[in-house]
Amino acid sequence: MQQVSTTRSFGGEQQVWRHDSAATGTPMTFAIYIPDHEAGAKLPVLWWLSGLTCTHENAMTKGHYQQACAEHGIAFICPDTSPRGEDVPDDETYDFGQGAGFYVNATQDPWAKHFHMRRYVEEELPALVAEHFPLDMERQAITGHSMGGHGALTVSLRNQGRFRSTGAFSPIVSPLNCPWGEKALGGYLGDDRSAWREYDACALIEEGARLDHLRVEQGMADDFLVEQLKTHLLAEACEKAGMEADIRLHDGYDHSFFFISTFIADHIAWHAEHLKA
Ligand SMILES: N[C@@H](CCC(=O)N[C@@H](CSC=O)C(=O)NCC(=O)O)C(=O)O
Repeated sequence: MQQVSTTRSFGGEQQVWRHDSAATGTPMTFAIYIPDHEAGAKLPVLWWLSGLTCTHENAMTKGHYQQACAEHGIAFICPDTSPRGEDVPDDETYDFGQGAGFYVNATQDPWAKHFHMRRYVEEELPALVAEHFPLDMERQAITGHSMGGHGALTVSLRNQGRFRSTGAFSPIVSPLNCPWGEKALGGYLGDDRSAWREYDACALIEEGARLDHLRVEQGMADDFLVEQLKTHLLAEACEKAGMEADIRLHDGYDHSFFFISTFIADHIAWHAEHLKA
């Protein structure tokens, strides 16, 4: 692993690291915020999965999570959203290819060679950070934004018990039922829609997966709400399954980091309650 940068912020270190990934077959970059802590202490972890067009950097520079993480003594990790590089296939649109990995293991050419973001965020990166940083992997939580909200929900639903709490800002709740999801899952996984179900939060809940503590933050002035995000489908799936979900609708807020940064401290405080319980 190679350290790219370390920057002091709110009584902690905001760091960026690069490493060679076996999952993607490329170098990968991630950001990690580590609050100051007592020697020998191990910190609870909050994962942040980012949205379309993002790298590790968007949440780090615009998410405003550092102060709340320092206050609660929580490490915060932002992986990149896809493999990158000249040898990595890409697409000219913003919602497919590099910057749009959708947290799946692609099975279709030419994507299958590098686009294994599920394996990367579920297996490889957790093992790597557990080895190199002072983290308590028994106390993990996960959240994310938009495509990353879809990632947070589906990673947690497939790995029940790993995360003490699961959150999402403006998540894509059912890729099976929106243009972003149909394009990405069709491209990465092929035409057989039954293979998409393990990447669809509503389908996973329908099939029996459950989360103990779920909170969603959704802006009501979000231009993507009606066509892409469809928050009501998650509310309906949870209600049908008898699963509690705190779906918070925020009047006047859009899809941007202005929304995320407004509510991130409150969102982190909620995760902290569960991480410290
Ligand atoms: N730029 C695109 C829209 C892309 C966009 O809004 N990306 C969001 C995530 S959307 C779902 O995953 C984002 O976080 N962008 C990065 C940022 O720093 O704001 C377009 O051309 O419409």
